[in-house]
Formats: sequence, structure tokens, C-alpha cells
Amino acid sequence: MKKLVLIRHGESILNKTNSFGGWLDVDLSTKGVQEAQHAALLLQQNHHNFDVVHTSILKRSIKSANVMLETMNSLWVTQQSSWRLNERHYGILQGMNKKEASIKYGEEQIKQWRRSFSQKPPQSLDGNSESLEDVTIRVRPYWEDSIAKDINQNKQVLVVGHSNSLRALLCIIKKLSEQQLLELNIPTATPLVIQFNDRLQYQDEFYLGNQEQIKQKIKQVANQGSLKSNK
Ligand SMILES: O=C(O)[C@H](O)COP(=O)(O)O
Repeated sequence: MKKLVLIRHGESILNKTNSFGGWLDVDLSTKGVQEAQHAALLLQQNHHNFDVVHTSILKRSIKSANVMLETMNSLWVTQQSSWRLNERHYGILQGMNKKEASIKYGEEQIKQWRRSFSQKPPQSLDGNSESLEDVTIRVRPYWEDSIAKDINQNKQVLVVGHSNSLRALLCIIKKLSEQQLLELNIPTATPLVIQFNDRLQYQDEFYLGNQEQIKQKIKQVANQGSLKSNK
């Protein structure tokens, strides 16, 4: 049985204000640092140790990895950073509060931009915006050439990614349908253990931690664009 642990970075200062981050290189909030510490302790208690950690090149991912490795007393572990694991570029939505975006563009449109496979928000001034499909295309070579390669070499691998680079990875690993992707929401700093057979085919997955709290956290992520959101 082969294994991979995926985790989204801890709460960022833009997550804290319920705003789209995308490629904006924002820091962790104080709560985000604590979340990363808590996740590391959970991993330790459940006997997960790592040989390599893959991160994006955004500081909320790298800092979460650093905090986790420091908490696990494992700062020697190799870290590899790639732009391919970055959050999706969120176009004109970057920096905008998610509820205000729903007021401006409509709640259903924001859900489609956040969770559909092929829709993307209008481009930002620098001419960028990515759909989940675009992210899947850039994540796939990194999965094949780096992450899957490490797992096949029997390394213990941790990926510290983002909401949508992890959705893209799960789409590749689990061959998810567009309907399944629409309902896939990833909570911050919650370790997801994926199990594979020896041919690296997906078998099973489970989150570490209090399952009721995790369900609530997932629901909160899903509802971030809701007009009923309190942020
Ligand atoms: O960078 C962002 O905007 C968030 O981390 C991810 O946002 P989402 O969960 O709304 O896609």
C-alpha cells in the first residue's frame, strides 16, 4: 500500500477576511500558523513522517510547510517548491471579498467560477485568469514527474498546496467528474491521507482529526461565496 498526504496551507490573511487570494503572495494569519502547528501534531500522533515536502512558490504554502516541519522536529526534510502547485489565478476576483463578489456578479456565477471545471473569472489587468481545467493541465506534469515519482520510490510524501491546486491533484488522482468537482471543497490545514495500490491507483482517503469539526470546516469553505456568509 502506497500513501500520500495532502494538506492545504493554514488560514491566510485573505482567507481571514473571506477574500480571493489566487496568485497574491499573502502571509499566514496568526490562526493559520496555529492551524499548521495543530496539523503537524496530528500527523505526528498518527505516526506520519516525511522524506520530502512539495509546496507551491507562494509564501502561505512554504511557511505552512516550515511551521509543520519545525513542529515535527523535522526541518532537515527536503522541500521542493514549484509554481505548478500555486493557487489558481483568480483573475479580477483576486483581493475581492467573496460575499461582495456574489453581490456584484451573483451567487450562482461565483459558485461556477469557484467550483466548475471549465469556467474562469474575467482576466485581471495583467491578462491572467485560470479555470480548474487550466490548473489541472499545469499540475499534471508535476504529479507525474515529481510527486508520483517520489511515491513510487517509496518516499513518504507531503504536499502543502492550495484549495484549487489540491482540487486539481485530486481530480487527476481520483479521475473525478465535473459534478464531483463542483462539490469538492478543501478545508485549511487538515491532513488528507490518500492510499494507493502498488500500481499507484487510488484506493481510499481519510482526513485526520475530529470528523464533525472537519465537516463543518468543509461546509464553511463551500459557503464562503454565500450571500448569507457573515464575513
Ligand atoms: O486563494 C484563494 O482565493 C483561496 O485560497 C481559494 O479560494 P476558493 O476556495 O474560493 O477557490
